[in-house]
Amino acid sequence: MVVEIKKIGVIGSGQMGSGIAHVCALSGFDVSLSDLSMDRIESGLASINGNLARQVQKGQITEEERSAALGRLSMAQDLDLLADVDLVIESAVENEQVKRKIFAQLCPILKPEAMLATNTSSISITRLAATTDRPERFIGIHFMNPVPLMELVELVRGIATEDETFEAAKGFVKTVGKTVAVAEDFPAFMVNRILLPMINEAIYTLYEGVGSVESIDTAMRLGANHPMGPLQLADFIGLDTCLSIMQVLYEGLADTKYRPCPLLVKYVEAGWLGRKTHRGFYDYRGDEPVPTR
Ligand SMILES: CC(=O)CC(=O)SCCNC(=O)CCNC(=O)[C@H](O)C(C)(C)COP(=O)(O)OP(=O)(O)OC[C@H]1O[C@@H](n2cnc3c(N)ncnc32)[C@H](O)[C@@H]1OP(=O)(O)O
Ligand SMILES: NC(=O)C1=CN([C@@H]2O[C@H](COP(=O)(O)OP(=O)(O)OC[C@H]3O[C@@H](n4cnc5c(N)ncnc54)[C@H](OP(=O)(O)O)[C@@H]3O)[C@@H](O)[C@H]2O)C=CC1
Repeated sequence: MVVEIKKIGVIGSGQMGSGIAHVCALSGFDVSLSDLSMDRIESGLASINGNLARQVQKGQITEEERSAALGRLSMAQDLDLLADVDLVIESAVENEQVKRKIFAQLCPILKPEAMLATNTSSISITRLAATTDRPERFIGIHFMNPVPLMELVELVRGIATEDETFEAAKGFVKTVGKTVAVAEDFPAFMVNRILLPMINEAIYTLYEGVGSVESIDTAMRLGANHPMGPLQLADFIGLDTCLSIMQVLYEGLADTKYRPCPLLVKYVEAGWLGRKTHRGFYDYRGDEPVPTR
């Protein structure tokens, strides 16, 4: 039996978790936001507040809608506070062990009929579901970055996901105003199966000296009408997330064409993860982003 979704728990208050909490609260759901520390949760709430204010300023929502959304958001560092949620959306770091540990901690706390979803970019839904006590109520609900602006959500069923779960997830995505694309549960699903090899190829283009950071991004912005250059987009996504997705593709499809570029590995090893650490292919610490190569 699948429950009616009214209360949502979001695990991970980084750029995606806070974006997901933002759109859920704005759409009328009560949202409990969880992360490893109150600092993390508070910074997630601060970015939600800023993005809601920006939407008010642009006339996309009213001040009343903004304050009502903020009133639906609560902090839940202690996972026990999620005992009565109807749906959990996990959006922690793109690391399978971390995600498995979160689900192992959550399952004994959640009510039996609660649904579990993951916002993973690439990891097997079937494999993650199998580590829980509810594979039939487990599904991939994959939002795009930045969540308040991007229309698409990829829905990914694990082999055990029941029809009722799929239908409830589809209805939820519609309620938050997004458009569903259904992907089969194979490495990196659809968007990242296509997008990340392109980003990885852009990094190879830099690594082999074919172009500079600036010329590569200019080439794709003006030559292919991309809103962001591939290296700018990599910094926006997070270079750690980009590397994790390439590793999932490389291991999952066993094809050398998915081998992550050594230069991407080097940036991640340096802790230069892009916007979220203020340095990646660009240095964001000044007024304007400056290429780091
Ligand atoms: C990795 C995965 O698993 C899957 C993925 O997400 S793959 C990545 C998918 N996302 C993309 O490809 C994003 C490509 N980039 C874009 O579409 C655009 O650059 C963008 C929508 C992000 C920004 O739009 P833009 O008009 O080009 O830039 P910008 O003027 O800075 O932003 C316009 C508005 O968008 C909003 N915005 C921009 N960045 C935002 C963010 N990070 N969060 C929320 N809102 C944001 C703001 O409302 C901004 O309004 P202001 O002008 O008041 O600042
Ligand atoms: N970035 C993108 O463009 C997109 C990412 N995704 C997916 O969304 C998920 C999150 O990505 P993103 O928001 O970019 O990542 P971020 O690094 O911005 O945020 C991840 C958050 O999860 C926290 N975290 C780590 N471990 C735990 C844990 N055990 N319990 C609770 N919180 C934890 C991190 O804390 P700390 O920093 O202290 O480790 C951080 O606050 C990933 O699975 C990613 O693949 C999906 C679509 C787009």
